[in-house]
Amino acid sequence: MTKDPKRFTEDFMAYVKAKNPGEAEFHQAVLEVVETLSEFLVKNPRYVEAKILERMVEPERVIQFRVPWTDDKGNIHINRGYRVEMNSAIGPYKGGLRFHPTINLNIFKFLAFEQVLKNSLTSLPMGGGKGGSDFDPKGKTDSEVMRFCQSFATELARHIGPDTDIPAGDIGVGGREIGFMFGQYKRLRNEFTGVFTGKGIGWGGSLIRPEATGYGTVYFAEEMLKTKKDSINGKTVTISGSGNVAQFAVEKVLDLGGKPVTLSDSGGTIYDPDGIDREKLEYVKMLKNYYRGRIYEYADKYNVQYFENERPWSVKCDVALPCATQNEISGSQAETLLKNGCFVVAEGANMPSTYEAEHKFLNAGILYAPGKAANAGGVAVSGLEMSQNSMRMSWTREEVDEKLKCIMENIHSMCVEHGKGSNGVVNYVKGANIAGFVKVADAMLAQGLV
Ligand SMILES: NC(=O)C1=CN([C@@H]2O[C@H](COP(=O)(O)OP(=O)(O)OC[C@H]3O[C@@H](n4cnc5c(N)ncnc54)[C@H](O)[C@@H]3O)[C@@H](O)[C@H]2O)C=CC1
Ligand SMILES: O=C(O)CCC(=O)C(=O)O
Repeated sequence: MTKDPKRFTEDFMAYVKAKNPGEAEFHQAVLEVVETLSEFLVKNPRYVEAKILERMVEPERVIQFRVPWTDDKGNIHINRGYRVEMNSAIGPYKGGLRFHPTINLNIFKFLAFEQVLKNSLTSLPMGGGKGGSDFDPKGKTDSEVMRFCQSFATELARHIGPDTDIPAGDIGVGGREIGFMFGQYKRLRNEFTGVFTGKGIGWGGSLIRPEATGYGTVYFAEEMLKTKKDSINGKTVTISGSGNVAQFAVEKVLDLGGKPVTLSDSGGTIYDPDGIDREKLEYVKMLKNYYRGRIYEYADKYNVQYFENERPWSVKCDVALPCATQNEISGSQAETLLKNGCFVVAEGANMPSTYEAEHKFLNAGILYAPGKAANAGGVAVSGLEMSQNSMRMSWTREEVDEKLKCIMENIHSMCVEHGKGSNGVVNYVKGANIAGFVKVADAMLAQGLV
């Protein structure tokens, strides 16, 4: 075994690329982890000798299935469904479902791999998984979405369960879709259990779950700022996306006295220099969650600028919260953010920074939090939803929010503990990867070669 961390990374990536050809996002997610872990691993050979990392990049199980459904006109459509059950060393598989036309197995493997380390960071007993479909909910009626979800859940039902695999939402999957899938699961199994999280409040959901990812990301940014005796208060904040995570990130930034100035969707970005206030946020929630409209409608309504096909990263800000999708900040966009004075980046989305962007942020020594740390609040409150379901009780909004805050503070402390360099600068990527890895790796060592 080589003692040279750089060589270790190169050898391991050659192995991963040979076994998983053409899976660019999966390679990227693994590279980020191996690069930051290699020094730790060569000093702790027990993990290397037991091939823990080789086992962690191999899903325990991959399920792929056909999802046939009919549209409102009676036309037949065939989509593809997936569930990647990545790692169950510390608990049942847990992670969201994504419905988006661009997905493929590579995307789900990257997301599931990230999820394993993220779930470990929450300190709750959850393994990692991810899944979804190439179904595009855009432009579909409620009844079409329902028929698709019922067909998807009919196959998925035989692979999941409240103690085996507990899916939740992600891009394109919110309360409406979870409802349709839960309903179908219940009908097939004749049991009412916590098999999905993100359920409605009246039927087993947890208060604060819808808010948790966005709130948690802002709590994490606030924790990072505290280390500089600073806060969100008075800061200009750029946010991408306009879905679940982005909406509640805006809400928490407002609560903490910051000024959110952008939102986006796959069509472009709106820039509101006066700030997206609570009334405008309510409009965005209605526009996106109820009317399922496009973000340019905000620009028309409030007479602000709309940058078609552009992302928010050229807008001057102190804090950037990417909350849309993977690789939405390129290297040159990261440079622009830094040049404009941005000194905090907290990732609400999963892997929104390209490899180049991430290294620009790290080299600049800014407060940069990777998604697996900053956006862990969503899955953490899913874990709390599971606990409440098992106990057949529910906590108040204040109780859940307080637990969420504690979990985000704890993740921040773990990142500092494992990521603080001799110069005092915290590498949150390294901290999150080491802290997340050790818990899973030790469980795998204890459970033998499985
Ligand atoms: N919902 C949750 O609890 C969690 C979500 N995440 C991550 O947060 C991100 C956003 O997810 P949600 O808000 O839940 O989904 P959502 O479906 O509610 O919203 C997604 C947003 O991203 C935008 N978007 C999607 N693809 C895009 C593209 N190619 N270019 C530009 N914009 C695009 C959409 O227009 C929409 O505004 C994803 O990366 C997801 O994996 C992470 C942790 C938990
Ligand atoms: O709440 C969950 O189980 C999953 C959330 C999720 O998909 C994520 O953290 O990326």
